[in-house]
Amino acid sequence: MATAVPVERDAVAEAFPGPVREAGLPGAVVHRTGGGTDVLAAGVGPALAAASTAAALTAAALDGRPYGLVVSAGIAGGFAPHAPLGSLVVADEITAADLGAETADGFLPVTDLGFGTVTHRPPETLVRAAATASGARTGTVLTVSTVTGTAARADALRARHPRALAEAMEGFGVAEAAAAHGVPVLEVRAVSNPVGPRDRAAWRIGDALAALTEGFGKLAPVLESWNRHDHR
Ligand SMILES: O=C(O)c1cccc(C(=O)CC[C@H]2O[C@@H](n3cnc4c(=O)[nH]cnc43)[C@H](O)[C@@H]2O)c1
Repeated sequence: MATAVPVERDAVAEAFPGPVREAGLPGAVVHRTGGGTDVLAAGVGPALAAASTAAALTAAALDGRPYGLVVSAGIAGGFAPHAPLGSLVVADEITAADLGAETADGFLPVTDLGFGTVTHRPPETLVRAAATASGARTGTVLTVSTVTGTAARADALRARHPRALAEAMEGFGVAEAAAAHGVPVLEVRAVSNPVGPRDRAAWRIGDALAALTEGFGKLAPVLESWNRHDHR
């Protein structure tokens, strides 16, 4: 599991039983839960999240115990009315929303420029199982490098990504690292604030962290069973 910051890591780790052991790796510090699930505070933003996740994946592979699944997890902004505060979202698409070029005719994704990818799709069966177990909504989760702070920007994102339920800052970076290692990815987000005009008084970070712990309590058996069976 790759979260951005330590409070998210601890909220996720709380859902997995047993003591947590810290393992320092080159480029990442992993918290190893009793059940064998590793949780990592990978940093804020797609670049640091990708670098830290790649470090953990490489260390595990060199240690002869490669990961079978990578999960990007944490709090997020939710697009009203589909993703209210405190709700849980599982991504069926993880999309980099601002990776591309601005033109006089609008935004062009990097794929239209002939490079790379802008969307990773988690395995459908895993998305379905995770949503059923946790009661989460499924849809696109956007990755942005700049938190949306105006209604105009929120509307532009909605117009470009009508299936978007949430935006956060790490999913696409985590997914790129997982893809480079040939490992499937999932993104799970708890909504802490609405996407739109900046209003720090509207944040419900405590509620979102509690929703993350509750959600992962329900997801843990699904993720562990996915890991036990080789889906690669
Ligand atoms: O200062 C602000 O206006 C502001 C508004 C929302 C979030 C932030 C953060 O610095 C948190 C970034 C952190 O949390 C995730 N996150 C949570 N809400 C959002 C959001 O609406 N848009 C993008 N990211 C969000 C994100 O994944 C980061 O890890 C500041």
